[in-house]
Amino acid sequence: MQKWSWILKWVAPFRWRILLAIALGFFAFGANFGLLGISGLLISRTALHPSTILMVYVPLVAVRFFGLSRAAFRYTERLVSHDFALRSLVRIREWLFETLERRIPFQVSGRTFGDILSSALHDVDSVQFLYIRAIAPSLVAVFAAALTFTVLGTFGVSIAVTTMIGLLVAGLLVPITLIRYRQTLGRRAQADRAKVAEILTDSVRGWRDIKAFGQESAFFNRLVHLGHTLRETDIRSVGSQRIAQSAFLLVQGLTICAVLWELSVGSGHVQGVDVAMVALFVLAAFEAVAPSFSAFEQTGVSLAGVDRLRALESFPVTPFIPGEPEPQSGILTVRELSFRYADGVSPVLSNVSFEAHPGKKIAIVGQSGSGKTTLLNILTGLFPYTEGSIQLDGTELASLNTATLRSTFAVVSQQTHLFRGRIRDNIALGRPNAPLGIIIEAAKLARIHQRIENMPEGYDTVLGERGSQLSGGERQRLALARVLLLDAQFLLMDEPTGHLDLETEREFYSGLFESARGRTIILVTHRYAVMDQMDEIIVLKQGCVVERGVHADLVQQGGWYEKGYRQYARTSGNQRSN
Ligand SMILES: Nc1ncnc2c1ncn2[C@@H]1O[C@H](COP(=O)(O)OP(=O)(O)OP(=O)(O)O)[C@@H](O)[C@H]1O
Repeated sequence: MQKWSWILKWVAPFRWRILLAIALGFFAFGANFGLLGISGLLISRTALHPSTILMVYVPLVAVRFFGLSRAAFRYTERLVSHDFALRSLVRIREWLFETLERRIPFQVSGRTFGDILSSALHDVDSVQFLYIRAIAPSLVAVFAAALTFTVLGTFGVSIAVTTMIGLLVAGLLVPITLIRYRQTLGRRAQADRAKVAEILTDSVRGWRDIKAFGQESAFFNRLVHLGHTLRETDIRSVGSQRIAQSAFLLVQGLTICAVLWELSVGSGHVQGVDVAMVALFVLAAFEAVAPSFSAFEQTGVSLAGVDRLRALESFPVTPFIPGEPEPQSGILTVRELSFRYADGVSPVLSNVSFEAHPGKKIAIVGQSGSGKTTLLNILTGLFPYTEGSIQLDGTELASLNTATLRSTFAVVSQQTHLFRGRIRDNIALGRPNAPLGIIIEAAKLARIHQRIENMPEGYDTVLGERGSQLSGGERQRLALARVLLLDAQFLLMDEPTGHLDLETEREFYSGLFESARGRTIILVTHRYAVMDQMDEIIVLKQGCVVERGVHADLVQQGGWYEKGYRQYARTSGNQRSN
């Protein structure tokens, strides 16, 4: 029931258009019904060679009226219903965008964001078709059945009842039986299609590794095998649709035969000249239930889609507090911070405390999965925290408005995304109206200015997909220019040099430290290249702070940090000597 109220929420503002579309659909059916029936009457009367034209004059006019109005009603009905469906589609898409935007980044049952997004877009489209293919035709069918019963009832109740039975069998029994069968096939096909999508995504993302390990034919064969299975399922599915159509025609034919038989045994009060008209009325009545098969099928697909869409609302929300940005330049105090992604799961952070003073450089290190990125995400307000406190100059972070948070904390993430477009627009992502002079200033600080100047069109050079013409180091320096442009007090860095060589990494950090004077840097990393320049290093293990201090002290302690550092020094020594 909640599902339907969710659907009604989107269609309610268009109720008058919906009523109009249903009325037009009903009139279109009525015109076809009248056209066929009255045509039968006209042919019969003409065959009897009427003595005067007046005998056929009224049916002639009626046929002309129904013939012309049928097309007009059908056209207008399609126009109104598609107009309404597209308007509601816009609203549902807006809702989808807001819902997802407020819930990034999330990770639910291993599903990735791309996976959720593509299935959600498909589901939104299927909700749109729910009205056009299911709700409207079903309502029109109900009114059409009432009209059929009333008209045929005037020729005899048994004729009307027989026709109703035929309509119920063709419009309910046949489609429900076949839908059940097709649902089983559909589930199988859906699972196979998901596997195909998985293999394709894997192949595109991992083509280098597939080639390097000589696995092309293995991937290809799996795809071919799934393709065969899918083809078989599709053939069965299409075959069952043909059976449904044949069954529909059979029921229609049998109903007409049954009505003709009733007329021949004298049931009802029909004159000989009206027999063709009654038979054609019965034939026309089936037009109302012809869409029932696709209506049932669409209802199943759309309701499953509605379930998935509504489930998006249960994902955790990134808080949004409205307001103007207020400049912050103070001390960040994290006290006893604990965090878990969902109730009942183990905490990712437990009792983490530290202080960050203006101009200080803090490194957060620890093994993979120890909660470093989570901590940065909490600081930027992406995940709401409930245990412990985070204060900026004594004000709780959770009570700062979102604009202040965004202007106070700037982030360089592990993998910066560069958008297709001009370099200057990519740098000015957080300040779209920034003048070119300021953009250049930020690029100089990030030591990427010269490289940009050397490009064919300088700052107007259009970057390809994900900045493909730039190296990893250049992309990260562009990302640095992006955050330096924001003038934020805190620079949060999540493994910004993950895939840079030692030399480029050092170059990146010297650019960063020089340009970020006076700002606070919180650096999450697995690498130890600039640890000796950090004011404090915090070591996390399974969400807990296990060691803290400066580099020189930590290497003396002989703990986790010291082990990691020795290992790093060995590897980087090897790299240098290579
Ligand atoms: N959005 C999420 N939803 C649920 N669990 C998550 C989410 N993000 C991370 N986790 C889990 O929280 C734990 C800490 O992850 P986090 O990314 O913070 O670790 P990390 O120390 O940054 O790891 P790495 O060094 O590998 O980047 C991991 O077990 C991870 O699986």
